[in-house]
Amino acid sequence: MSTALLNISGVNKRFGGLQALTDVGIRIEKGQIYGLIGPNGAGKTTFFNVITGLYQPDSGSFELAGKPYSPSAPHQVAKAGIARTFQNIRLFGEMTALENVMVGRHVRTRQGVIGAILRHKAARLEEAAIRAKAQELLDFVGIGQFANRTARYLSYGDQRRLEIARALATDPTLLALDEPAAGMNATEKLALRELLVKIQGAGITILLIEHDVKLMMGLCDRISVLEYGKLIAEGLPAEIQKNKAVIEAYLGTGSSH
Ligand SMILES: Nc1ncnc2c1ncn2[C@@H]1O[C@H](COP(=O)(O)OP(=O)(O)OP(=O)(O)O)[C@@H](O)[C@H]1O
Repeated sequence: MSTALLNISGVNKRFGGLQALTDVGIRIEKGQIYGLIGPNGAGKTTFFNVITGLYQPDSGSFELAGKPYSPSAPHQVAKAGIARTFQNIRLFGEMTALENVMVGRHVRTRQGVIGAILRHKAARLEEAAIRAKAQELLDFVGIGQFANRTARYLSYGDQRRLEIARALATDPTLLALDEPAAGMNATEKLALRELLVKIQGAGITILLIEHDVKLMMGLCDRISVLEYGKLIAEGLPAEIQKNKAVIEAYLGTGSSH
């Protein structure tokens, strides 16, 4: 029996004349930090979008914790236990940090948004619990002191943390992060790295796309490499670093990644 937390195989995705993904698969064990790298346009975000229900694949088999799951809609994927962040920060800029996390939490609540609006007694109690949980998550990612600050006034690094807190609010078993270090300075990257290790320590498996190869090499348990929509390598960071096809893929694009 498979012990993988996430086991995906045979994913194909075509956009008109462009074959964006060809027979792509991934196998992530519980508790791993798993990296997905590759030059610009390799298909990394497309693969994320398929896994999280934003794009419908042309084919593919999907299993989470040994059970088939259907990535047909983002809310179903969240219910199944996968949470994600996006390459471009997608916060509710006019809401407070706390409110942003509370919105994420509603996926896991009984009363849902309607109940919260109607403010039944049960909903009020639940709301208090959501608020407490949201504060706990802000503390966990290190921005608890900014709970009541409007999201768009947070620093860039803190907005990224807030996105992660919001994703964690759905109680995921797998957290998928699309370029979490993009635009961060060296200090913020170091802090992000610490946060990801802390999340892993809390028992959450992480899948991340990241262009900072140095960060990935020091952080990931295993790495897959995509080029032109195909997997060209999979293995330990040390193996990936000296893999000929990977080196050529990166040099070939003239990319600095
Ligand atoms: N919605 C779409 N419609 C048409 N083509 C798309 C769409 N989304 C992605 N593509 C194309 O699919 C290919 C893979 O893009 P994708 O964004 O997945 O790459 P990536 O590896 O995430 O790149 P980057 O590192 O630049 O973010 C690209 O050629 C892109 O132009």
